Order: sequence, then structure tokens, then C-alpha cells
Amino acid sequence: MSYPWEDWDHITKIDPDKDLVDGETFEDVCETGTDALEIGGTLDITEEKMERVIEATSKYDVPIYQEPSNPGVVIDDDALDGYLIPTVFNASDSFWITGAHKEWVRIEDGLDWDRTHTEAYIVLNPESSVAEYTDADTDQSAEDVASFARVAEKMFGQKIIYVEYSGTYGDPEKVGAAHDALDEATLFYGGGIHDYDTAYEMGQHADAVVVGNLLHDEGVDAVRETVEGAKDATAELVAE
Ligand SMILES: CC(C)=CCC/C(C)=C/CC/C(C)=C/CC/C(C)=C/COP(=O)(O)OP(=O)(O)O
Ligand SMILES: O=P(O)(O)OC[C@@H](O)CO
Ligand SMILES: [Mg+2]
Repeated sequence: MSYPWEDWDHITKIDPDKDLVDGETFEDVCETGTDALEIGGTLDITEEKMERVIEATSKYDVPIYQEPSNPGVVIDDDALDGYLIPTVFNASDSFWITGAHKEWVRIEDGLDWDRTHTEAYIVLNPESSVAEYTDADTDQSAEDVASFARVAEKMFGQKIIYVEYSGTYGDPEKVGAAHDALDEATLFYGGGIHDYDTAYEMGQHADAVVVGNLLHDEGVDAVRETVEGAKDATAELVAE
């Protein structure tokens, strides 16, 4: 079976709680060359804000996925290509590993399983709200990260492993270790990507890089540069 994310090099994460840079539109975002949009964030996400972004982005060609940070914000909308549901492998509280998921499945009947996928997060920036929120144990060596990645793929059948440094640029060695540990699963990297070089460097280790804050802080021209960095890194790997 093949999955759409296997072809992605670059993902733009839109936080529905944050604005775009003045004068920029969702059409501009879709024209950066990014391969997919993930809509989600940790704080203050409401259904209304989510719906506004889905409505504005669904007119364009780029696939859109919701990444809900809790069961209460999931939007039932045919315009979504699917749902990428996080599970945090290094969370201290099992609520963020399987508990929230159990609640979601208990409350909702008729989930669309064909469009529902999981992302196995390894959260590594202790300063991030996602680390605080999930009480993640971020003190992980490259070997630990590789082992989590392998457990996620081989024992839990995860198709997407996500090394998450949300808000800060991470350690390429740890990202590379996760990549080396995987056979088939797709590796996402996110955190602190802000220009061509950082996208290029992490793009050499991860299958796809995720760019979040940059869109809201700097805008679409900066995002476009990261698309180029990520695409060039992949082109180079393919040529090797
Ligand atoms: C079962 C369902 C439907 C939901 C539960 C989903 C889970 C387990 C969420 C855990 C938290 C998580 C991994 C959320 C993903 C989104 C994310 C990492 C957002 C980044 O958050 P920001 O709001 O940008 O905050 P920081 O950058 O400061 O971390
Ligand atoms: O906001 P940044 O630091 O780009 O991180 C992207 C993403 O991994 C957040 O979940
Ligand atoms: Mg963020």
C-alpha cells in the first residue's frame, strides 16, 4: 500500500489561532510549492477557527489534513483529505499516547477510518508547549530516538514517525538516527526551519520537513525558500 505522504518533501503547518502576515492569503500559501497542509496547533484551537482555515484552503490543489491536538476540535468536513492524529511516544501521561484516542473513539461513532492516520511523535524540545502539554520526557539520546522510531514502526505499525522540536531547530544527528532506524515508515521533522539552509540540512535526514511558525512570523516568501531547500535535499539524495 502506498500513502500520499510518501511523496511529500515539505509540509506547511497552519496554526488556526494565528494570523497570516499582513496582505498574504491562503492562496499565496498554496502557491509556495509546499506538498501538503497540516492544520493544527496546541493552544486555543476552536472549531470555528479550524473551519475558517479549511474553507479558505480547500479551493486549491494542495492536500489538506487536520492535525487535531485534542478530540474536541476534530472537524467533520469532506474538504479534508484526512486526519493525522498524533500519538506521543515519549509522553509521561498515557492520555497522550492512547487515552485521548480512546475518548475520541468512544464519543464519535462512524469515524472515517480510511481517512484517519496516526503520527508517532517523539517530542524533543522541552521548552515547547507541546512538551509541557504532554509532559514529554525530552531527555533522549540519538540512540533513544532511533529506538523509539524503530519501536513505532516495527512494534506499533506506525507509518509516520515525527521528530518534533516545535519552536527550535533540532539536532540533525538525532533526526538522522531516526531515519537510519526506519525501513518503510516516513520520517517527518519539524522545528525551527526558517530558511533554505535549515530546510536543506534537515531535508537530508528526514523524508519531509514541516514548517510552522515561519509562515505566521515571516510569510510566504520565507516558506518558499524552505520548499526549495527541502526539494533540493531530496533531489540530491535521489541522485546519489
Ligand atoms: C485523539 C485525538 C483526536 C487527538 C489527540 C492528539 C494528541 C495526542 C495530541 C498531543 C499533542 C500534539 C502532538 C499536538 C500536535 C500539534 C502540535 C505539536 C502543535 C505545536 O504546537 P504549538 O501550538 O505550535 O505550540 P509549540 O510550538 O509552543 O509547541
Ligand atoms: O513552528 P516550527 O518551529 O516550524 O515547528 C513546526 C512543527 O513541527 C510544529 O508542530
Ligand atoms: Mg508552534
